[in-house]
Amino acid sequence: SLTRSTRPQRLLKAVKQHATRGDPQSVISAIDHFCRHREWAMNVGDEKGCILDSVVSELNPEKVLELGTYCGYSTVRIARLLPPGARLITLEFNPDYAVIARQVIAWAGIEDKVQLVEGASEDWIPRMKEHFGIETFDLVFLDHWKDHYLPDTKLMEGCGLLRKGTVLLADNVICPGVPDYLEYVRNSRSYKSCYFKSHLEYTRAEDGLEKSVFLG
Ligand SMILES: Nc1ncnc2c1ncn2[C@@H]1O[C@H](Cn2cc(CNC(=O)c3cc([N+](=O)[O-])cc(O)c3O)nn2)[C@@H](O)[C@H]1O
Ligand SMILES: [Mg+2]
Repeated sequence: SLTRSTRPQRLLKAVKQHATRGDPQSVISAIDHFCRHREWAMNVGDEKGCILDSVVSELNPEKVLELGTYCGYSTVRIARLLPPGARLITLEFNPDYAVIARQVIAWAGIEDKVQLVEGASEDWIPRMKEHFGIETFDLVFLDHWKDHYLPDTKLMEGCGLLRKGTVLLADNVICPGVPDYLEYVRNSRSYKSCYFKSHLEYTRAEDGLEKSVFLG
């Protein structure tokens, strides 16, 4: 076509050129290489990705919700660690990103663990039970619009999607930052929260993940 390709399209091309079909680790490495050496993109990245890996591995979750799929990098990172039968539902608002993410997820060969849903988190969170038969989630990864973290967390509480022990893991709590969300989870008696200091993906700027356990 005459129009310039988009960054997600160039990221997908790099995956198809450098990653092996059915090998999630090679997809992760291909995206990290592309973002470090070609074009920065807002994936959680390799450094924060290792923290994400350790939280997922320790929790061994059956039901995971991801808010903000983007190109599917963290979707692949999480799904590759899930036990058989476990499910990851990922919500993506932007249809152009969803088209790319579906292909990244398929290339990694983990599509049977993942359900990518197009639409806004605020519209889909109230429909998790009737539409997907999900009572509660074991883990929620927040990486979408930063001003949606807090309202969506309150919405998940209100819809009964969090149970004693559900873990919320939030990206970008320093950069771009989510001050209202941080203040809430760190001061609410309903959460035990801790900060994992790291760096903004592919840069030396500070960023980190906040892990908050819902206490019921
Ligand atoms: N309510 C929503 N429901 C479903 N998907 C959503 C919603 N809001 C945004 N998204 C989707 O998340 C994807 C990725 N995304 C994430 C953000 C917010 N994240 C950032 O802006 C960000 C920004 C930087 N940064 O600027 O350095 C670094 C990061 O790690 C980030 O996650 N905006 N779009 C986009 O495709 C968007 O459609
Ligand atoms: Mg992020």
